[in-house]
Amino acid sequence: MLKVKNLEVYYGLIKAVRGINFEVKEGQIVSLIGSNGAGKTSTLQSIVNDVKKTGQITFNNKDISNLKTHKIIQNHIALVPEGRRCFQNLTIEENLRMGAFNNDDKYEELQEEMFKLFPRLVSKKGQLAGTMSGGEQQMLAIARALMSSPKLLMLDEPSLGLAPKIIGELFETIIRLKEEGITILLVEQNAFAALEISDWAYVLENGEVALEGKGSDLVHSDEIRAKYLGA
Ligand SMILES: Nc1ncnc2c1ncn2[C@@H]1O[C@H](COP(=O)(O)OP(=O)(O)OP(=O)(O)O)[C@@H](O)[C@H]1O
Repeated sequence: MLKVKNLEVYYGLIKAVRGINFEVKEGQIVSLIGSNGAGKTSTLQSIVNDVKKTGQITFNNKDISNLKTHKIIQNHIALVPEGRRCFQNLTIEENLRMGAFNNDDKYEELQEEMFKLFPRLVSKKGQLAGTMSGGEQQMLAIARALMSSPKLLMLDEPSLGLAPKIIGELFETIIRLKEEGITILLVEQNAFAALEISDWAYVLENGEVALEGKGSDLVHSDEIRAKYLGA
C-alpha cells in the first residue's frame, strides 16, 4: 500500500533520515521503533510532505512524493502528530469539523461514528479541547484524523504521557481500527506494546533501518529486548 524508497531528510547539515526503505501492507499494523532522534517523526512528516526530503513515496502505486499535504490527506492518508496538537481554543465538535475539511457532506455521519468509537467525547462535545485531559485529547486527535476517512492512519507516539490504563484503551482502539479495515503506521517509544500488536516492525537507528521483522518475533529478540525493552 505504502512504499518508501531511499528516503532522506535533512535539517540544514543534519541528516536525520539516511536513505531508508520500507513498506506498509494493506490491512496491517506496522511499527517504527527506535530511540530518541532515530528519525521516526521525520519519516512520518515526510510521508505527508511536511519536511524537505528526497526519495520516492508511493501509495497504492501512485507517486505522492511531491503532492501538497492537503492533497495527500485527500488521498486518504492521515497523521496524528506527536503531542496531539488539537486546536486548543476550539471545541471538540469544531476540532472534528476541521478534520472533515475534505468530507463536509459526510460530516454528521462521521461525527456519529466518532462518538461511537469514543463515547467519552459525547458529553464533552461543546468543551474546549485545551481543557481536556491528555487521554481525551489523544482520542480527539485520532477522531479528528479519522474524519478525513483515511485508508492509512499514521500515529506518532500516541501513548506519550498517558496513564497505563489509558494506554491499554488506546492500543485496543488501534486494534479495532485495524479490524475495521484501516491500515496503521505506528511510531512508538513504548516498543513492547507496539511490537505486540504489530504485524511487521522496523527498528530505526541513527536514521537507518537497523532491523525489521514480525512484531511477534522482534518482541522476543534478545537484541531488541536489551536495547528497547529494558530487559
Ligand atoms: N526541525 C528540526 N530542525 C533540526 N533538527 C531536527 C528537526 N527535527 C528533527 N531534527 C533532528 O533530526 C533527528 C531525527 O529526529 P526525529 O524527531 O525524526 O526522531 P525521532 O526518532 O522521532 O525521535 P523522538 O522519539 O525523540 O521524537 C534528530 O537528530 C533531531 O534532533
